[in-house]
Amino acid sequence: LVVWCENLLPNHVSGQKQSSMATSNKVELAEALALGPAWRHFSYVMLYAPTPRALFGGRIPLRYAVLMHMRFDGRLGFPGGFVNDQCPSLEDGLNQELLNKLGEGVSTFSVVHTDYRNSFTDAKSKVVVHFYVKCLTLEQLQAVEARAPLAKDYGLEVFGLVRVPLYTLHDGVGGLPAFLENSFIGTTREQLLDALQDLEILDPQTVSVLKKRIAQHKQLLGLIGT
Ligand SMILES: O=c1[nH]cnc2c1ncn2[C@@H]1O[C@H](COP(=O)(O)OP(=O)(O)O)[C@@H](O)[C@H]1O
Repeated sequence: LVVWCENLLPNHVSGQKQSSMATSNKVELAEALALGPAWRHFSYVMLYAPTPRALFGGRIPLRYAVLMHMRFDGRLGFPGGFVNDQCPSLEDGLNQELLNKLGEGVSTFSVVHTDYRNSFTDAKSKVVVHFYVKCLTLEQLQAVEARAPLAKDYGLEVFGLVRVPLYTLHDGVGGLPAFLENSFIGTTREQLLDALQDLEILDPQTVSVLKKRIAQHKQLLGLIGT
């Protein structure tokens, strides 16, 4: 958590902060690690597990339980956070943040280097965001969900865990399209869709349709001035 009192700033300034990740650039890990002491590193992870369960008497298979969380600022994001200089590695920092944010349910696994996916820099705020994806068993994921309310940061930086609905209902909106209309921190929404496509949980055509829908939704919000 980096404290930032948006309500103390004129709207146009807080608006600039909001859009800063739009200028983020993908970087190789080695390049990111060589950036120097002025840069702050953050690590986040998408935890997911296959599930055999299905909605509505088996008509809609859930397929996977993918975890995100509701943050203190009312936005959705992935669990993780700031990696301080004392941490021996990005993964150690991430595992410590997971313990604080998700609680003891994370004790059955660790995020390791092979779970790494990509890094993005935001030159304006001198922030580097590292992203990981970790496959768990359903039992491990359920243990995380069960123990999250006992975590140190629960009710403070974390307001609750959510699963991402991966299907689209008959109305064409219910399920994932409606979920994506929420407010997300940084580039998390795109990160989610890219990861689901890479893992072949969603096919490229579905992801492309969803991305177009997000762009239209953003345009609409811009038009009504929110
Ligand atoms: O889940 C995420 N994926 C990618 N970037 C994120 C995620 N959560 C936060 N960020 C970005 O990381 C930076 C630090 O975020 P923030 O200040 O909210 O830290 P925190 O997550 O430790 O509370 C910001 O640039 C924010 O946009």
